[in-house]
Amino acid sequence: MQPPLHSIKNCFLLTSIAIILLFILLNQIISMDFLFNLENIPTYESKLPFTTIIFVTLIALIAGFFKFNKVLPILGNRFAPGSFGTVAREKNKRQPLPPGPAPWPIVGNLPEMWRNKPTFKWIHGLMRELNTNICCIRLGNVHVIPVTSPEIALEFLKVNDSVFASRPLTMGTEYLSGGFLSITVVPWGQQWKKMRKVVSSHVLNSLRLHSLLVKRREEADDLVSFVYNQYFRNNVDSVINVRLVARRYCGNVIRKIMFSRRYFGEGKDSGGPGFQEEEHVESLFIVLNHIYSFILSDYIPWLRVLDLEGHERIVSDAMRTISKYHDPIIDERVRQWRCGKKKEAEDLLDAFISAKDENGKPWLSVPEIKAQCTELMVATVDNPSNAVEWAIAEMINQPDILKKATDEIDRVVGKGRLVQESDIPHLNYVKACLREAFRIHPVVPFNVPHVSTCDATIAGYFIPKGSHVLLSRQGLGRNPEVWEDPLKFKPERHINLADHHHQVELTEPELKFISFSRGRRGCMGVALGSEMTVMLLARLLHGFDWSVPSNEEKIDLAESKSDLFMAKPLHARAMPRLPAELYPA
Ligand code: HEM
Repeated sequence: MQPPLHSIKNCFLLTSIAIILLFILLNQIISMDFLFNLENIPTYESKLPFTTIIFVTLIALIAGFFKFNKVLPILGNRFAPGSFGTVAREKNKRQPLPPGPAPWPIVGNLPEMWRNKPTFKWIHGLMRELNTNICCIRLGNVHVIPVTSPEIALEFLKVNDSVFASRPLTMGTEYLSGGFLSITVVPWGQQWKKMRKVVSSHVLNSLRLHSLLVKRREEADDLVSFVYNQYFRNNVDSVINVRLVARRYCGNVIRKIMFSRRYFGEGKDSGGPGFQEEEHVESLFIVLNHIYSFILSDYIPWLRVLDLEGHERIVSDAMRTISKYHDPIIDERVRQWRCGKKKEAEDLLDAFISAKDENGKPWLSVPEIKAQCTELMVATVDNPSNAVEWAIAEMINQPDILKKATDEIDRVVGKGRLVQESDIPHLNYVKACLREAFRIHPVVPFNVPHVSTCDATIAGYFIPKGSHVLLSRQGLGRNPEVWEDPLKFKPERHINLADHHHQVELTEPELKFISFSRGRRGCMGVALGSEMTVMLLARLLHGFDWSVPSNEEKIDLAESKSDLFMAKPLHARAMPRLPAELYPA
């Protein structure tokens, strides 16, 4: 029987350390001077020089680190299921941990993670190598459990939802949540419960969303007129930057319903986002891309002071930019409410400020309001804009799908008015296109991590308390055991032909892919998120004929090397297709 990998590694490290200690002892230099006064290290000729000892130490460790890794496969069983859980298993007679790479003592698989960027590709590669839908990777002391099968995902978020309802503490989430004051990234506990209660009962309820319909319609109209004006400006080829258009719309909607304003500054003459709005949305995306970015200090917290990857500086700069725009508005509005100048809630910010607890006192502090506003902004801009950019790109390359979706909108809406939110229930094919975009092209590789609050058994594996469960948005949506021809953009797979009354929704409670997820930590913005996403796509398809720019043959569907966005922002030709008077001035 082969020895478990972890004990071989331990053995090697211990031997290295023993050799080093032997050297030191032989040379009689283990003294307080040696330990604390490096400049006065004895250098008698009878002793090996200090530098030699350091050199030997380093060589031993480096050799142990890299070479041994190569030798190990010869020993076989490198990725044997539960190999590194052997000790725990033997001691506790528990089920095995899910399969995964053998961890080094103390640091776990952090060295491999550090060497293999981007981390999500390394993780998915490992899972393919292991041929598994659940895996266990030890990062520092944390068991990270990626999952790519809907059945197992449901075991986590349906059967054992209450156990996996916490979140990890990371550098990025601490910044985003103003010190864990908000909802999404906050661990299970009183603060999360309070914020979720306030937001569901006072801020994102259906009555409030209905009262904000006019503001959303203004932005949907502005979307169409912005593209229409671009068409006239760029007359030559009428090529539109769809990413800019989509992100601009999402930014405008959330600024409008949160703060009752489209622009922080003056905007641009073209109607486009001004410098301030571009900087605002860019900062939201920077924060989003860094909150769970597998940095070393998220697993070995004392490394945070070193900021080895430079992420802390990036996130703190982005948060400073966001606060620069949000804080003056929030502070002024709080003042207006406190001095009685404002009495009626007109937007989400008013709803936050006017929420009262059972004693009639303001329910939220100003730092809580600020943190929650930022978090909802981040939650709103990313998914809809990314899904629509990818959907249009895929549809341009398959004109029959584009035509089918446009025909559906023409049938439901006609050509005498613009699409409205009330049309959404009838736009099943458009929604099926968006489901395909969420399935194949999620905005980020993993769902927001779930953390277990006690030991559990999932799919026959032991999942220790404190594990970080990462449902893979990419792995679930592209799982060939679940989806036939998984990389093909095929909206028909979401339409139930047998049931004519079947309503297509963007939610996916069976977790065959992740859109809004489910359970206690499921998305709180399903209604708003769905409305924004469908309106964005439907208005763009109804208002314009989309095609490949004249100098290209097909839209390049390559993904970025470091994330899941399109490698290049989508640029496509847009030709108005409705009577001119329908395009809002
Ligand atoms: C198409 C748009 C959206 C998509 C696809 C989406 C998706 C998600 C996902 C996948 C989660 C994590 C669920 C989990 O941990 O299992 C989440 C959480 C959340 N979302 Fe959304 N979201 C969208 C829009 C919105 C909007 C518009 C808002 C509010 C304005 C919002 C508010 C939240 C909140 C507060 C949470 C955290 C829930 C918690 O941790 O308790 N989302 N969303």
